[in-house]
Amino acid sequence: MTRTPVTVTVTGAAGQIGYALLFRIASGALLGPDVPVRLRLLEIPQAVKAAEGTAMELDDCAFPLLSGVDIFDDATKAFAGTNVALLVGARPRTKGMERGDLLEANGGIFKPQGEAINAGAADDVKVLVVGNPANTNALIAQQHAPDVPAERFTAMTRLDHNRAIAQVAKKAGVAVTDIKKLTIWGNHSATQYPDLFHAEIAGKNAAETVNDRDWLENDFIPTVAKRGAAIIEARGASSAASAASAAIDHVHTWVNGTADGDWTSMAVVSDGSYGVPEGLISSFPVTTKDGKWEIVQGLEIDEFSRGRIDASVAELAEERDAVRKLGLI
Ligand SMILES: NC(=O)C1=CN([C@@H]2O[C@H](COP(=O)(O)OP(=O)(O)OC[C@H]3O[C@@H](n4cnc5c(N)ncnc54)[C@H](O)[C@@H]3O)[C@@H](O)[C@H]2O)C=CC1
Ligand SMILES: O=C([O-])CC(=O)C(=O)O
Repeated sequence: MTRTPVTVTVTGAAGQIGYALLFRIASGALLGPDVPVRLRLLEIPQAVKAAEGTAMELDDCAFPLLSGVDIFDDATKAFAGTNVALLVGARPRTKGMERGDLLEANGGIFKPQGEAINAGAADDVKVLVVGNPANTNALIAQQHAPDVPAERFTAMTRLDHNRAIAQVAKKAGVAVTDIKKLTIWGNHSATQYPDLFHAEIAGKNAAETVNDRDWLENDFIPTVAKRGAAIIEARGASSAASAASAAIDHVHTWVNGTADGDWTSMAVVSDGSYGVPEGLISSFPVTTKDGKWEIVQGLEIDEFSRGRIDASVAELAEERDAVRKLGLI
């Protein structure tokens, strides 16, 4: 039986994450080895030609699961009928740009994209925002899509999650697959809180197993939180293949479910859990099943973790207030 292709829209398709992402989507890594995909690429007019070049290469791979590629410079057309929307394209911070300028420039991108998703996406649309500032861009898009359930808008902290797993595995001398229940709380920014107190290494509490508070506070947390900047410093360009890989993981887990005895990190709309103000798009420990996510409940939060979570959430609230002041939400 031939399945109907799933429509996946990728914005910023000609960018560096786009280049690392599209081939993996087309190969079946996003949705599974038996799910055909139809790609819709959105770019700004100046980058359409480059996107066409990428589409030529996609053709040249002869991916059995790829049933077509269309390129647009118009959001309404790009999101028509989309089932999975990956919002990667964003305005990077340039020299002399203040935070407010960055929020405003991105508001100009994510407001019309939210409206376009509202107008024409499929009823089951799932949205992942990768473009920075990811949590607040997701909030802007979500606020302009009133007919789409709010829980369908998510932002990416899976790269931070994967980075944290790699750091702990290295410290403990174990395989990455031995690390479970890791959580990134808050914003995808340097204030994020990678939490080892609820994580496990081979079934035992991770913080206790590592038993090195100095490393946890002064090495692990800052290394994970500032990893994006360290990559830019080393590579001369921001993380691209790892970001694309995390985007694949995020959607794959959302669609296919978390494993028993584990959870993932996703920035999702808060219902007030763990004192995070309702409506903010904040990273939480999340389980997924049947294409739906749920925030893990009942974790005990000690004073140290409370302070870290509150600081990152305060930054999210500031960003929300700033975009509200700019009339973007
Ligand atoms: N959440 C996360 O963990 C991570 C987020 N990022 C963010 O992802 C974003 C993309 O990164 P890169 O691919 O490296 O950047 P890039 O600059 O190589 O590509 C961005 C692409 O977006 C396009 N674009 C700009 N405005 C657009 C619009 N309105 N519609 C459609 N396309 C548009 C540009 O033409 C460009 O081709 C950046 O904001 C970056 O900061 C990067 C790494 C990790
Ligand atoms: O800062 C950036 O543009 C890249 C980024 O988000 C990350 O690597 O986590």
